[in-house]
Amino acid sequence: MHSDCLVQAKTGTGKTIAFLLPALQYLLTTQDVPHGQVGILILSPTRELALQIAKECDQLTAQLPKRFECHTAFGGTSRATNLNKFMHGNPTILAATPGRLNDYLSEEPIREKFKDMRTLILDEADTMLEQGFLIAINEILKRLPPKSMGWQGMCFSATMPEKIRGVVSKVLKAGYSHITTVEANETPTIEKVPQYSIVVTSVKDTFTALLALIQAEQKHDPTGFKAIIFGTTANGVALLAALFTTLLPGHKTYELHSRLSQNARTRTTDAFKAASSGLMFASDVIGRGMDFPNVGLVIQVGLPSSGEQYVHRVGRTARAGNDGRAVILLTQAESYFTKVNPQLPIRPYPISIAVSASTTAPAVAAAFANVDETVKAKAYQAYLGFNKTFCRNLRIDTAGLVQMANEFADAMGCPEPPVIDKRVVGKMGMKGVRGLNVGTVASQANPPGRGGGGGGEARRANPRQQANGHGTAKGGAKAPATKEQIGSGNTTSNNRGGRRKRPAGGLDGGERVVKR
Ligand SMILES: Nc1ncnc2c1ncn2[C@@H]1O[C@H](COP(=O)(O)OP(=O)(O)OP(=O)(O)O)[C@@H](O)[C@H]1O
Repeated sequence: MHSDCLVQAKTGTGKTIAFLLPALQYLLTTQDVPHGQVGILILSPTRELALQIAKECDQLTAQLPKRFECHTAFGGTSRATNLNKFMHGNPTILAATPGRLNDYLSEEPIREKFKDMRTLILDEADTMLEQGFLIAINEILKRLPPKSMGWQGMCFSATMPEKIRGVVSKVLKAGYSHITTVEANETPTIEKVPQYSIVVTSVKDTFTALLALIQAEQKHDPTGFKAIIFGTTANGVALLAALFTTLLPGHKTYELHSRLSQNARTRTTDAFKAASSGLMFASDVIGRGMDFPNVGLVIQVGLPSSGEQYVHRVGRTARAGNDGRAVILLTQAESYFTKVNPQLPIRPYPISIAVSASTTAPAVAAAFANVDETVKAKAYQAYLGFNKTFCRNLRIDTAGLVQMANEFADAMGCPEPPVIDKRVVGKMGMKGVRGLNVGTVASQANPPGRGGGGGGEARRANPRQQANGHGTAKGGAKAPATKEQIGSGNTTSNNRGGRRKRPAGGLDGGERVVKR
């Protein structure tokens, strides 16, 4: 029960309990961890998952004669309050995200509290050991007691790409046990989840197709229709949530991504966990590990960051033996995704939604008229930034990327492409690319974490260079107030000052809003 182990089991099959039980059992059957010392440290890629693991741990230990305290450490919460509880409490167990934990471990008195650590667990280990997180994990390992002190390492995930074998040795000692319930050539997703793809000609058709798809899928579960719709970026998700809140007033809609405050994220997570129905529009902050009971459908709009991330997103449905369905909605250019991932059992959607999609066009256009221009402008910038990383796979150059983004803007009902601050264009390496509506976006105090938000006055730099852009959008709404770093993946408050590439799963990174 105390050997180092690499464990793979499909999504929703109970890995959390599978790592908590042996770790707790070891604590109970060996010498007590001194008061105030951390006995079990669990690292997860997102704040929501750290909180969920802590709650599951509390449920497990609630029956014990001697209560174990499980503390959490993750960004977006008051560092002082949490640290005070941690230093004065008895955090036998700690569930943390790497950013905040590294921040803690930079202080000697806090490092002292880990010197008797018995077990280190990496949940979603493949993403924790990928380049996005690896720097932070290495930093943490340097500050924890050395492996020679004998602490147990456990790495858990539903996906274990070969490449992580080379890095698990940082956490698992040679001769570790490799436990898997997934056969080598077995599809990594839950067999009984039918997985479909819908390919639309252009991004212009995405919104009408998504509405038609939701309407078609709702027929499978008219009373308890509970679905998660994944977008590719935080601002893209904010746009979808704003649009579908108007389009589907009969459904409760939820929005969850890294540009919301942590309080809002936690409240929304709890509400959707408890909900019997509703539509959750989310980024990958809940793409892995998150357990929302009775989700019957997962829709992915646009490209997942990897085949593994696709698997984890699908794993938000069909949990604990329940049924589920999954559909991915791609443009023709993005459809290579299913071809390069033949291990995924994705089939064409069984019915044509083209007709119903064409009938939804007027409703979508009318709904977009109610979506704030700032929300559209931010989604447009994020679309450019995200898809720029896939230009090669999409077989387009930057001019082709701008053309796609301008089709996206057209679909949102923008009279012309939203203004993009010239510095953002520079950072994206797209200076002088035809079709961009480059301007100067005056910054205005609009602290990150408040989705949407008013904006400053945008002015065009050089009318000749513009595709007839203009500074303010229809209805007086202003262009975006702040400059977003696109695709840079800077973390939020977890990462104090350092710059970190966006973790592979696009998890707690998100665009960082840069104030000028
Ligand atoms: N033995 C069990 N009997 C019934 N339900 C269980 C059992 N073990 C776990 N569960 C429930 O199954 C659900 C999924 O468990 P868990 O979230 O640990 O899955 P997971 O394997 O970690 O999934 P993921 O790969 O998405 O992280 C949870 O609601 C959990 O409470």
